[in-house]
Amino acid sequence: MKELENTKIQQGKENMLNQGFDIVFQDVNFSYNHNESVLNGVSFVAKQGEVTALVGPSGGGKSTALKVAARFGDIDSGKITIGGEDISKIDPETLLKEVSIVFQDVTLFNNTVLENIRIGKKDATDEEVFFAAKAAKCHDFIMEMSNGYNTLIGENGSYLSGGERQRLSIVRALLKNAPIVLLDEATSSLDIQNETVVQQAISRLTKNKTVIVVAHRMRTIANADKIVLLKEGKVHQIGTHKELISHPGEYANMITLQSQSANWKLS
Ligand SMILES: Nc1ncnc2c1ncn2[C@@H]1O[C@H](COP(=O)(O)OP(=O)(O)OP(=O)(O)O)[C@@H](O)[C@H]1O
Repeated sequence: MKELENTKIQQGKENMLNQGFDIVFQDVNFSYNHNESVLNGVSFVAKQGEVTALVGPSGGGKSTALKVAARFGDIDSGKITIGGEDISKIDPETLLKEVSIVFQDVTLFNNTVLENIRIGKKDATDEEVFFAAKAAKCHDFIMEMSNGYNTLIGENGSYLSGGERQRLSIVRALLKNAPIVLLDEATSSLDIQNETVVQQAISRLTKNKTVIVVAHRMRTIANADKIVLLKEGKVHQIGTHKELISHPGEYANMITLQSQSANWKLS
């Protein structure tokens, strides 16, 4: 029985590899604890090698869509496939091996910086960790900590700022080098200097991957290969920035409104 299970998991993985890593949402419905529907018939394709940006008003279901793609919650109906394989049939551990997750509420452990990064690849050598940190332009700021890579970061990284926590999670994801990147673009906790560095690290992390990003920054949205506008749990518009901006609608309204807001990040 166990053998059969293992074979199925193995086959699942092979299918994922054979058919690439496109992520397809097909008529997905999801509710937290079977309360009100948060995703309502959501369908879109996030292609391998492309950045798909989820945008829309607060509470529209963007973060939830990201979470169900990593199977943090099981959907009520519809289907999500990766490489043609229904994710509900893929062993969660197998699935998570293929996915790098950079969420706002990153999970860090009361351990050293080094070990927190190494979670991305358990058998990574110290040199590999340093290489990833350098690639994410984080090596210098880590070296400035009291004990460098051996600095303890406190319960859930409480000795670090929000921006520093986010940067460590990017290094961890770079080290993991998974073909799928799910990214919740936090901007609030970063100063301008940090933001630029984080953007560079993110570009490196997402190169040639299947990327779904909950996007808040104008540059991320405008550069995305595809934009999916989610509002009240429904897909309202899909297209490139160029396509959507040239049509009257939710997206054009959102961009106009946002560009008038002082908080809008144009960088
Ligand atoms: N863990 C949870 N339990 C119950 N309801 C939740 C939970 N997380 C989110 N929700 C609800 O689901 C809806 C969609 O939330 P979600 O965070 O996915 O939206 P969002 O578009 O990402 O919003 P924002 O831009 O503010 O982050 C909201 O009404 C929210 O209150």
